[in-house]
Amino acid sequence: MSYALNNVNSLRTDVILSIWLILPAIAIFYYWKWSRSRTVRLINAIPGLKPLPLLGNILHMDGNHDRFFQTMSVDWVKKYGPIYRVWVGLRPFVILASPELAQAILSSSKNNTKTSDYLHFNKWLGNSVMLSSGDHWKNRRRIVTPAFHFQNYQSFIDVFNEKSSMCTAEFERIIGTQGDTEIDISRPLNKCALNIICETAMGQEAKIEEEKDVYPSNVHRFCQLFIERLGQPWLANEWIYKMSSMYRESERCVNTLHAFTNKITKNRRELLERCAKKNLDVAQNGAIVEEKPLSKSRFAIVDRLIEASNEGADLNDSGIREEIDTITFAGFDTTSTAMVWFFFLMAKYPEHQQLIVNELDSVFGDDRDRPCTIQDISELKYLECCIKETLRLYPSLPGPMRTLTEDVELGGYTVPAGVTVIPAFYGIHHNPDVYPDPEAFKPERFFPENSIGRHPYAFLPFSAGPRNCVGQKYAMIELKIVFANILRRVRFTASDPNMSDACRIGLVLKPKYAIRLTVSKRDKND
Ligand code: HEM
Repeated sequence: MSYALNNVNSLRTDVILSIWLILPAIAIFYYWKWSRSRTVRLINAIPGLKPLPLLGNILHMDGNHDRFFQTMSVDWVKKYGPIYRVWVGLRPFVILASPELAQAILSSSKNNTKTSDYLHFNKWLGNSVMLSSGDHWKNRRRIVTPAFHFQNYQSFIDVFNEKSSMCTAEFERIIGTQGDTEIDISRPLNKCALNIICETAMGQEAKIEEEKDVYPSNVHRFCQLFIERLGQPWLANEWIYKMSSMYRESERCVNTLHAFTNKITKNRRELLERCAKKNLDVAQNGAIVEEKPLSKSRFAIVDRLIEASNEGADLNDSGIREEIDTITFAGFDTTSTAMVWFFFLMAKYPEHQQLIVNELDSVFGDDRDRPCTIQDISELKYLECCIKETLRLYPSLPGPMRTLTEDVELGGYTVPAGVTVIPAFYGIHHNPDVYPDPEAFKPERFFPENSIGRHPYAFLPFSAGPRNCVGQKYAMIELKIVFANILRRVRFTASDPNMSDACRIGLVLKPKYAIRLTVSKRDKND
């Protein structure tokens, strides 16, 4: 009996030992085979840092470092050229930092498929225009685009004026109670951008004060989780990811974000139905004001989607929610971040702030209350150059990720199908061959006479090609109106002109440290 038991035990030990020896042997064999595959050979022909076995270049990429973006997009471009590769574990990324290389990808109708990493966003944004590809994307893009038609801009402009005046009043209230004072400018600007997008997209602003914090903080956390997941390649597997605490946290964020848009769109639908029944008009902040046809009311993007759906477009209720969530996200985080960087630069370069104020005085005289009109917007040319220079230095989206659907020749290298390429907007905008003295704030780069001959893919804050930003014009007008209204009444100064411009690693290029600026009232004769 004991002899038989010993035999069983020794057999079990042998089996376990064999598994321990065979499994690594199989893994080594596959790794050896993979390292000789065509994809790996082609990728390693592209210049880049020497990868470590299994880890690739993970140890070279310090996401906590203040110069992370400069290292990836400037230092390595200088060292390896405008096309280089990095390995994150066993996954290669090919970075493209010249206008010509970016054009090869962005102008192609074939290689505009988003990488599977963006699936992280599906839970929240579904299969919306921003995430989908192929015919589904074409259909959604066709439905969403008319919402940004010229005829809807007067409604948008009214909202931009109204909400930025509220934001100015908030700065003035702070100055009124605390005198000239240093504040973190992101909170009032976040609130302004959120009010604008909620009202233009869904016809209602976020009413309750705490909702205004809940939405940005959940958007922020959800995007952070996306980056954290990207840095842990094993979590790319949905099955493993679903067992992680990160998954549970992202579910909580999504539920909160859905509840937010559900509530506001539901209110809008009910209001539209009530008004349609009584043939009343919907005016500011959802109040029913006077009897006139619904068509004359202030337009909201959701109305266009509901209309398209009623006219038989392939868009049901959850499709409408997906697009509204997407537009709210795309239109909020990008613009609020651009606002923060703009005032950061205004405080850092007061001479440019003064030039903008001079321009505002020449357009508005000493009227600091008049809302901006379409005519004013076209006259604010120096302000426009400053906005463009802000977006050049700090493009809200530093670079999208695309999966190649076929082999592509890029810069003399064959990049194989299936690989992730990143047209690096930040890298192109900071490339000295494209923009001499790239770290300097020089709005005059965008004067018409200085833009002659610039490559059409040299300035990419809104991307380019068939998948460019649908809200580009909306965003530029929004930023102009917000800045024109605030800068007519408030001055921004920095106690430390050398304050850090370190960027936080993330989907949207945000400042790593809070931007604290002194706000003061602009005098009549300033
Ligand atoms: C400063 C503000 C903005 C910047 C810098 C910006 C930038 C971008 C960029 C770079 C893309 C391409 C993303 C990619 O290829 O992965 C994009 C796409 C998009 N943007 Fe914007 N955006 C801004 C504001 C807005 C606004 C205000 C809206 C809507 C109200 C909007 C709606 C969209 C949508 C729906 C897409 C997806 C288009 C598609 O895939 O076909 N964006 N944006």
